[in-house]
Amino acid sequence: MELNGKKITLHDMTLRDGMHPKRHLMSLDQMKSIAQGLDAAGVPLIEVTHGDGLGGSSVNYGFPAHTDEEYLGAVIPLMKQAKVSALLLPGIGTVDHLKMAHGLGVHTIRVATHCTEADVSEQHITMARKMDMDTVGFLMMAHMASPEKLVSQARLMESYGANCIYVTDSAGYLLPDGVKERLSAVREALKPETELGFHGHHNLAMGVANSIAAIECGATRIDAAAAGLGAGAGNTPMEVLVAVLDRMGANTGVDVWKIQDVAEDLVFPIMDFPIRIDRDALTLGYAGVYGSFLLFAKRAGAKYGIPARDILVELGRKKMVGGQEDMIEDTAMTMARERGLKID
Ligand SMILES: C[C@H](O)CC(=O)C(=O)O
Ligand SMILES: [Mn+2]
Repeated sequence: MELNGKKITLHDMTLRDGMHPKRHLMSLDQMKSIAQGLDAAGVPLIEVTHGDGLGGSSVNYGFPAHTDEEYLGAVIPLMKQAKVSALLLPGIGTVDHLKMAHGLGVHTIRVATHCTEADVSEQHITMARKMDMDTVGFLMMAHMASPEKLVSQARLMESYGANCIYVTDSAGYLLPDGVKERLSAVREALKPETELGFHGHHNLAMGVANSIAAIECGATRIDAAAAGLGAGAGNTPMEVLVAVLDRMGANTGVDVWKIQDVAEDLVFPIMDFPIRIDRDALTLGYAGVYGSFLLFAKRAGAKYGIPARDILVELGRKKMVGGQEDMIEDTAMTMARERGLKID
């Protein structure tokens, strides 16, 4: 496919989805230097918050090194051209968090719900639009909904005022055909002026291919992270996507060499472990499990003597979704009991 100068907005996830493998412990200096590198490379939109969005700081999701206010307040004034976005999951983030983010200069708010629960996004989307923010509806775990179901949920978010709808492959489970079916159905159903976006995870090594499939079906915003720093095997690697889109003739505004240097010199060195498709990350994609469950399953596995992979397969079988993090330890404990292991 030749993209003939088509404008694609790349949205960086390094400083938000990348918070999951960092256990939300990025320092302000790390955030600032990576954000400045992304800005200088021409990335137009950068997401900054706790991995689980505004208000994510909690026993359930993990305590960050700094508050959302501190991260946003440190990054936003440094940006020369990039805009900053924040994620908000209703029930974790509140309308007060949204007002705080707006007050700090956040340009784009992404209101995220499980792919069948769009109705809980109404007050946050409505409020964001009232404040004249770029407002995105973000449908997570999209592999769990049929194209028809996604259409109905996307329509709801659009009716509340979202000007862009995302199909989010939180588990990195979708293959290009599954992406195409979903994106095409949603594109056809929404108003032509409503933008479409795609957020991929690389658990089955499909991040780039799925992003291209999404663009073929009308997506104009694509998420990616430098060096792939994100949950599971990471997000679509930004520097690879930029190179591929450049070869295809798209106009991303991102410099092919500068983004490579950000990935190599700034992001790779701060990884606590290499972000790669190891057996556990691969299992997330294979079994359709929420990406941010990975470290929870590893911790529970170590505590109860059960391989993380077995726990992940069980979470996939139970169709567990974001928000059920507290059930992971419970699942591991039950499996340990069933296997006759000693529980302290
Ligand atoms: C809260 C999640 O990390 C949002 C996301 O990036 C996804 O569902 O994928
Ligand atoms: Mn993600």
